[in-house]
Amino acid sequence: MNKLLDVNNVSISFIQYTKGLKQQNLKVITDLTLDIEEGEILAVLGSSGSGKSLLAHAILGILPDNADLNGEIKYNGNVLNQKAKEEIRGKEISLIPQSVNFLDPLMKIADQVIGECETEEECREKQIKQRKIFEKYGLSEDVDNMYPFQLSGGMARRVLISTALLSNPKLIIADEPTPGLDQKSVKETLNYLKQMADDNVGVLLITHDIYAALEVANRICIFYSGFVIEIVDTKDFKEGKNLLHPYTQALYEALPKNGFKLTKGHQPLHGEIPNGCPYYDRCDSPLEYCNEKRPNLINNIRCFKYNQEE
Ligand SMILES: Nc1ncnc2c1ncn2[C@@H]1O[C@H](COP(=O)(O)OP(=O)(O)OP(=O)(O)O)[C@@H](O)[C@H]1O
Ligand code: NI
Repeated sequence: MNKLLDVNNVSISFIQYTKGLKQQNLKVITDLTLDIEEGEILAVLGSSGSGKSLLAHAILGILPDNADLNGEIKYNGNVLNQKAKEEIRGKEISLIPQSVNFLDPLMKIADQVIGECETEEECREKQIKQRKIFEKYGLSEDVDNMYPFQLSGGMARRVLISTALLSNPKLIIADEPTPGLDQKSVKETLNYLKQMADDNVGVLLITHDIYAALEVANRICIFYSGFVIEIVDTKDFKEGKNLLHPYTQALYEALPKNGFKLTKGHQPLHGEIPNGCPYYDRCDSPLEYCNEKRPNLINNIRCFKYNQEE
């Protein structure tokens, strides 16, 4: 069976000009591989600045001009080039954006959610659908005529979710849908994602919130300095079972129920990533070549201790 989304060895870098107009290539995502099936929620868990939004933008074809994208992104078995991305974004693949600033402050809510229509009939159909989805998400008719500043944070989030659903997407990319929300709205938002998955939509949940990931995801893809270091089943993570990478284990031990055990050090930033394993500096038991050679992601784990491919 074809995967809904298949991301293979994707790297993203930026060309930057430093003093004296020297060109510098800043690699933000390296060799990223992941996949999503229909009806599955895959969480990409990574700290701030680790390249999560860029991954979303790469799939949608909205990277900034100075970004250089390599690797392969397939949707339903077909390679997505820029043209194909433009054709299916906002239709088969929808984004729930990270910031409510994606809403146009000067436009009434219903108008911007519905967007442009080619015929009056299309407009009417979209209006009916918009109202239906808004109703489902507890957005009353008053909301249609409001401006974004009149919405609470939770309402704005629900508007973004409704907008993403208007086109009946097969894949939803939710970029940090929970920060800034109160507990109740967080639960609500996560439940909406679950409902989407129950309707057989694939969901890529981008988050730095480990609890959000544990709450709804089927699998968690763990990001470290722009590398996927391990992909685990959520069930295993909850039970602390089969966690192979030392960073995954450290994340597990930092959970409150495990006593908040913190590890020393920080993730190397782009530009200071070593030639070998990105986790080398923090690893307790590296092998002798771990600081020289870079491990690949093999069988969902990027560590020489498990993949001794000399
Ligand atoms: N246009 C750009 N030019 C140069 N570097 C950029 C550009 N856009 C992003 N970056 C770099 O890419 C890195 C990753 O950005 P991204 O927004 O994907 O992070 P993120 O994981 O989504 O973080 P957050 O959790 O804060 O949303 C940033 O640290 C930034 O340095
Ligand atoms: Ni982001």
